[in-house]
Amino acid sequence: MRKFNVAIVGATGAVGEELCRVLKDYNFPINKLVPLASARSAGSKVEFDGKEVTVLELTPTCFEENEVEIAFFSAGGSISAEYAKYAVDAGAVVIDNTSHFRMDPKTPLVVPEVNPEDISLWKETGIIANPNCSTIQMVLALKPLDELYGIKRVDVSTYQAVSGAGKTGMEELVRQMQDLLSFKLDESEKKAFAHQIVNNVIPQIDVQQPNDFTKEEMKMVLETQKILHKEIAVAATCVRVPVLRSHSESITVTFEEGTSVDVAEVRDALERFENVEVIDDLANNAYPMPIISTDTDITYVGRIRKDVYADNIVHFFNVADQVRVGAATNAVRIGLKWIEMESDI
Ligand SMILES: NC(=O)C1=CN([C@@H]2O[C@H](COP(=O)(O)OP(=O)(O)OC[C@H]3O[C@@H](n4cnc5c(N)ncnc54)[C@H](OP(=O)(O)O)[C@@H]3O)[C@@H](O)[C@H]2O)C=CC1
Ligand SMILES: N[C@@H](CC(=O)OP(=O)(O)O)C(=O)O
Repeated sequence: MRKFNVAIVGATGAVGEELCRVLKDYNFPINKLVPLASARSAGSKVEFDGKEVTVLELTPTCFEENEVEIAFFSAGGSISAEYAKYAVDAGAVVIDNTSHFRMDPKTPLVVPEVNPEDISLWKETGIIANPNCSTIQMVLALKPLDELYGIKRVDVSTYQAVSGAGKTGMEELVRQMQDLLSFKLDESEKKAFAHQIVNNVIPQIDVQQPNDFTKEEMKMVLETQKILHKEIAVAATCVRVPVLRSHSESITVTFEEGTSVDVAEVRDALERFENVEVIDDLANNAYPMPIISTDTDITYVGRIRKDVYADNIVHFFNVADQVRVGAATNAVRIGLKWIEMESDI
């Protein structure tokens, strides 16, 4: 099998470090790994396949100099906006974890289990976008249900882990946990979140939009429609919670008029979908929780119940490790599918 020179832009971050692990877990065909970050981290080491690899500085010429063929970007939208073109010009396909290209009509937005066929559009820009983490774990549950009955509307509330805000978010929660226990919580030491996150929940992720939803909430609306190729109505409320890792979502799905939800059919459709598992035994206290999904590549669904008032509505709860399923693993799965589809290159 052909092997590729693979770059990770943002290799020292939460997603970048996970990418190093996932690439190894999935036996990604790598000839040479090229970890890239800012000048701050150049010269430091990341671990890949039990070895330390030196981090290089991201520059306009680094892709050409290292003959990069596949470039995973996870260093923030502004870095992708500035540097993705250099990778593409050097002949690489870019798999971008940031939000920068997601809604560009020429750039495919892909969850491989849901819309793998869209990968074939990559040649237009040389870039394949990885969706928002909360969107990925939601559409993984929505796709089989849309195929089952046809979805009309989705109402979702998220419970998002602090690692969604990168390493700084995790450090902030851990520091505040320690400070809380030693009675010296310092309000001035906030970097990742606008309010204290320990012992609190914050009903705001990202900035306000003109319609009073936040940017994170509108990503869940627009990206879901683009991935499912359908104008499903989506209303999201995104909330930060003091959990280190794995996002949770409470989801209400309204199906087309005339649908009569059969919970056994819903459970069966979810169970049969790739990389989705059902944990749903309330009598025995079994349901999805962040501690179950962390460090896995599965989206867990449970608490499945039919609405008390309307025949065409179902409610459920899901969890997934958003650094893996919502970022690194989805990107690696895109890369593997891309290799499979372009195997003649
Ligand atoms: N965390 C998550 O759950 C998810 C994150 N994402 C997206 O992935 C991206 C990375 O997120 P995350 O890993 O959490 O963030 P982190 O803050 O943990 O890491 C950021 C990374 O970007 C690098 N970086 C920052 N500035 C520059 C620069 N000027 N030039 C080169 N590299 C730079 C950092 O390198 P250095 O060490 O040099 O500072 C570091 O490697 C973001 O766009 C985020 O939106 C997407 C889905 C989920
Ligand atoms: N905003 C998400 C993580 C993220 O980075 O999202 P995006 O890739 O859409 O910017 C969170 O905080 O949990």
